[in-house]
Amino acid sequence: MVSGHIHGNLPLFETRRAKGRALYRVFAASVFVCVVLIWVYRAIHIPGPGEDGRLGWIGLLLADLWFGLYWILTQALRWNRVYRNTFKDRLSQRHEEELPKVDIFVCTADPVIEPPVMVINTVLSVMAYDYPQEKLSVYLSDDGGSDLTFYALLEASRFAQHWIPFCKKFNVEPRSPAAYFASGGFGGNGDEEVAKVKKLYEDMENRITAAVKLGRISESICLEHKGFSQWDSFSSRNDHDTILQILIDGRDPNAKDIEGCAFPTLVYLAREKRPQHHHNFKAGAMNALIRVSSEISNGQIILNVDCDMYSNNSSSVRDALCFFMDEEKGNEIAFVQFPQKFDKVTKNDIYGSTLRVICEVEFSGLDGYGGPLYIGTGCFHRRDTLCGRKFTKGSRIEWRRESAKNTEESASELEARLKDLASCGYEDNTQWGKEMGLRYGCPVEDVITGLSIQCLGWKSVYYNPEREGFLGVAPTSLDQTLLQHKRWSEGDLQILLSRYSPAWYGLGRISPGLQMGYCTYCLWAPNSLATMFYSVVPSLYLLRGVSLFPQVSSPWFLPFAYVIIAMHFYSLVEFMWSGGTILGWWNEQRMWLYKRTSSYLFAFNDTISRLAGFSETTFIVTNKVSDPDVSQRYELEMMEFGTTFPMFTILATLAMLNLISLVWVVKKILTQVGIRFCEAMALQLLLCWVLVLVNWPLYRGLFLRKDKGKMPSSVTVKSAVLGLCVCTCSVLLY
Ligand SMILES: O=c1ccn([C@@H]2O[C@H](COP(=O)(O)OP(=O)(O)O[C@H]3O[C@H](CO)[C@@H](O)[C@H](O)[C@H]3O)[C@@H](O)[C@H]2O)c(=O)[nH]1
Ligand SMILES: [Mn+2]
Repeated sequence: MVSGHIHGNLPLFETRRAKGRALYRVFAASVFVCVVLIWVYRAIHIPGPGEDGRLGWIGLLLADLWFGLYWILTQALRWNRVYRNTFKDRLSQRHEEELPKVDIFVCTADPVIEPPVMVINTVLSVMAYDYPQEKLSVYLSDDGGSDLTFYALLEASRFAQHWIPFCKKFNVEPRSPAAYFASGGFGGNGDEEVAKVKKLYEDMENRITAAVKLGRISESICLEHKGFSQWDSFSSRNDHDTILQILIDGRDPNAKDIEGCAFPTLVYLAREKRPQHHHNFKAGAMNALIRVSSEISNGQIILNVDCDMYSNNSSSVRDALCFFMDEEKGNEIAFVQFPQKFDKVTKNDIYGSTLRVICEVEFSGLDGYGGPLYIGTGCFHRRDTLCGRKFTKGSRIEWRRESAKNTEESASELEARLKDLASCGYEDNTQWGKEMGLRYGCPVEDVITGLSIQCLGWKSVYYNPEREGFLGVAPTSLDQTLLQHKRWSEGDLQILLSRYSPAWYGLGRISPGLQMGYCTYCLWAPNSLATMFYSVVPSLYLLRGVSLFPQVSSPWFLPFAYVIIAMHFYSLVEFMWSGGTILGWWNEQRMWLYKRTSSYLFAFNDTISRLAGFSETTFIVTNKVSDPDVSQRYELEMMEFGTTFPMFTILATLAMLNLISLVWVVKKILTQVGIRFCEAMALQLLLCWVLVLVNWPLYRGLFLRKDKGKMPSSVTVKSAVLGLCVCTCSVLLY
C-alpha cells in the first residue's frame, strides 16, 4: 500500500491490511445470522405467565440480547485490521541531523512494591537508546518520595557512564542490565569487558540492596550528594515539599561517559504532596513532569513508561519517529502506542496476563479505524498534543527547532526555580487535568486522555514490532490480577459515563468503528451481569428439571450449536495465531469467567455507588514483587489463593453452586429420570459441566491442596454453605 508521496520521498512507514479479511467477514456474517435466530427463538418461546421458568427465560433473553449486541461491537476490533512497518534507514538518511529531543518519563510510586533496583534498570534501559544521547532526557517521577529510590538513581547515573558506551560498542540487547545479564546472551569477543561491566553492575546492585535492607540511607552515603539534604524536612510520603534534582545536566560540558561521548540528562522529581491535596495518582505525576521537563529539555516527543517496563528494543525511539516525521501522514499523528508485553510469564499464562488477543488482534483492529487507545506505558506522545493542542488540517510540525532554553542558568538555579511547577497549588484554576496534560478523575487516566486527544481530531498509531519494544512485570497472583482488572474495568465504565463518553461525545469526532471499539472496553464491567446470570440460573433450573434451551432434536438447537462451536473454535484459532498454547487458551477462558464474575462485578457496583456519591476513586498500585514461594507456585502454574480476598468468596460460591448442581443432577439421572432427561437438558448440562471443568483449579484450592496458596478454610466453609443454601432453596422453592 505505498501511496504517492508529496515530497517525492519514500514514506517512513507503511500500513498493510491484514490477510484473510474477506474470509473473516463471511464467518462473522454466518455467526450473526445464528445470533439473530437465537434472539428469535428466545422471543417466541417465552413461557406463559405462571409457567415454571418464565423468569429465567426472560433473563436469558436479555442476556442473549446483551451478548449478541456486545459481539457486534467486538467486530469493530476485527473487521479492518492493519499492521505497521517502519523504515528507519530512510529516517536516518533524511533526518539524522534534525532528530527532535525526546523526553522520557518513568513513573514509580512505592519503593516496597516497586523495588529501586527494578526502577533503575528501567531508567538505564531508556538512557541507552540508540539515539543521539544529547537529545535524550530521562525523568524519574517518584510518588513514593523515597530517598532509597533517589539513591538508586544516583548510583545508576554513575553506572550509566560505563553502561551506555558498553551497549553501543557491543550492540547490546536488551539494554536493561538486569535483563541482559539474566539472558546470558553474550560471549565471544568482549568477554572480558562483559565481565567488567557485570561486576560493576553487581556491585551497584549490592550497594542498593544493602541500603534497602537497612531501610534508610547511611550517613556516609548522604555525604555523596547534596540531594539527600532535601529529605531533612521530609515528614512522610504524603506530606513533603517538592524534591527536584538534576543528576546529570546534559548541557554541562563535563557530562560525558567514560569514552568522552555526550550523555543524556537525568532528573529526579518527587512532586510536592500534602494530605489535604488530592494528588491524582499517575496523571498528576505525569503533568508535573510535563511542566518541569518543559523548562529543562522541552523535548518535542515524550515517551512514558511505568517503572517496571524496561526498553527491550534500542531502536524504539527511531521507530516511533518514523511515524511522527513522515512527511505525508506524520502531521496528524498524536501518539504511537506500543503493546504492553511481559517478561517472565509462564508458558500457559495461568492468569491470562499477556493480554494476547488484545495485543495481537484487537489493537490492530482499532488502528484501522483511527488508532489504538493510549494505555499508559510504552507510548510516545507529541508534547503539544498531550498539552491539548487541537488538530488543524495542513498545519505542519517544525522539527528543526531552537533547542535549550536558559543556557546560562546553572542546574541548582534551575532546580530552585522549577520547584514551584511541581507544587500542590500550581494547578489550581488552570486547565491542567482538564484540557491540558493527562485528564484527572479517572483510574484509567491513560485511556481517557487518549480518547480526548483523538476527539480533537488527532490519529494514533499502534506499533507492534517483532522484537518487543517494552517488557514489564505481570501480576503473578490471582488477587493482583483481579484487582488490576477491577481498576481497569471501573475506569473504562467511568469513561463511558463521563463527559468524554466514546458513545456520545465521540459521535462525529472519532470514527464509528473506533467508537464501537472503545465501547467494547467500556462495557467490560456491565458485561458481568449477563455472565453472572448465565453461570447461575441455567444450573439452578437444571436442578429443578426445567429446560431453558432447545432440545437436541429441535431445529432451534442448530443456531445454538453453531454459535457455541464456531465462536469457541474461532477464539482458539485466534489465540493460537497470536502465539498462545491450547492450555493457555483454556486458562484464558477461566480468567474470562473469573474477571467477569468478580472484578467486573465489583467495578460495576462501585461505579454505581460512586454515581450515587458513596465512594472515591482509588488507584491500587500493582505489586511487582512476590514471595519466593508464591513465585515458585506461579512457575508451576498453580493458581494462587491464600487470602480471604472478598472476590474469592464469589468465585468459590459460584464454583460450589455448579458442582453441587452437577452432582445432584447426575445422581438424579442415574437413579430417577434416566437418559431421556439428558436429551431435553443437553445444553444446560453441558454448560454446568463446562463450568465445573473450568473451575477445576478452584476445587483443588478449596479441597485438595495443602500448601500456603490454597483457599483459606473460612472461604471454603462460607462458599460451601452458601452454595448449598442457594441450591436447596431453588429446588424446594414453591
Ligand atoms: O499514585 C500513583 C500511582 C501509580 N503510579 C505509577 O503508575 C504506573 C502504573 O501503575 P501499576 O500499578 O503498575 O498499574 P498497571 O495496571 O500495571 O498500569 C496500567 O494501567 C494504568 C491505569 O490503570 C496506567 O496508568 C499504566 O500506565 C498502565 O501500564 C506505575 O509505574 C506506578 O508507579 C504513580 O506514579 N503514582
Ligand atoms: Mn504495571
